[in-house]
Amino acid sequence: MAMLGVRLAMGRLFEMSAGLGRPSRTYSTSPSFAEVLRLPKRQLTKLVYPLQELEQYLVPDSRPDLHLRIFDPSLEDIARSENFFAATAANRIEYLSSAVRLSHAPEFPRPEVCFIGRSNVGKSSLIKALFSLAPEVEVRVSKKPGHTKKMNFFKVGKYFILVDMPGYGYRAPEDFVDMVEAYLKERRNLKRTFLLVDSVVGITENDKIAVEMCEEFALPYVMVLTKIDKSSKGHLLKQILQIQKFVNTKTQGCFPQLFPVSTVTYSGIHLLKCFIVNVTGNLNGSHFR
Ligand SMILES: Nc1nc2c(ncn2[C@@H]2O[C@H](COP(=O)(O)OP(=O)(O)OP(=O)(O)O)[C@@H](O)[C@H]2O)c(=O)[nH]1
Ligand SMILES: [Mg+2]
Repeated sequence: MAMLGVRLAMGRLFEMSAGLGRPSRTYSTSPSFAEVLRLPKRQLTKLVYPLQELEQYLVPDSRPDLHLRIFDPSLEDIARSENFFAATAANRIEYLSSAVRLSHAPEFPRPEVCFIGRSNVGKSSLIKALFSLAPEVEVRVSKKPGHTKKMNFFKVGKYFILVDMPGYGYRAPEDFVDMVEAYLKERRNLKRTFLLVDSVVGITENDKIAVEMCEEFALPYVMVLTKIDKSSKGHLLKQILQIQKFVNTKTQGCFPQLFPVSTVTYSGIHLLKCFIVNVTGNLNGSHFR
């Protein structure tokens, strides 16, 4: 698709409205990983490797559709990754700045990852959950869609940056297209884009436009399925299989493994932290050994 097509598509992302999410509570602290390691095996699997737990409910024939273990770190790797997200005097985790255009983005030469998705999908909540071991960092979430209006940059120690983006769809900021398109296309230190999809709703037309844009810009991106606490196991499994099929058949640049998460139960959050540490080139370094 030509660049003009992408711009039009992005415009549609801005115009189209997304469904409203129900208000719900998010916890400000997650279980520490030492506590997690003491859980009975089944509970631990559900919390740390949610796809693996769901796998047992699949009929054998559908298994080839699910790429469950491409990124399959050990509990030791996950425990080590937790340290990157724990604020200490030596590892400062802080809000850096906000920007409405790329030229205002902070010049901080570190690997960066960003979180995109429709308004209300749970981007800010996810960042807040990732920062549960840095509770002094303020990440604003709201049950009203369209809450985040700027690109918000957060520094994680001297290792990497997380960027919370405004949502597309309902109540997106007016300059959404210019802001986000330019960022995604030109941000040189952007290592991975996390495209959040609501696991209750599945992939919407807006999400398909965002996928098209990621493909067009040849971005390495990853699909994160949010709010998995809200569905029954059966519904969640059905959605995951459908989304997996979409990723397998309609995308090139999307990482084939899905990352289901809940910021209420913290399911999938530890694994996602480890993945971020990995894609920013920090998992095999000498830090926190
Ligand atoms: N049940 C449940 N609710 C969630 C979860 N994650 C987010 N929410 C709720 O979804 C609503 C929207 O969350 P936000 O994190 O503000 O969404 P956002 O994607 O940042 O939205 P915008 O900034 O408007 O683009 C809030 O009411 C959250 O409490 C989750 O994992 N489970
Ligand atoms: Mg937000």
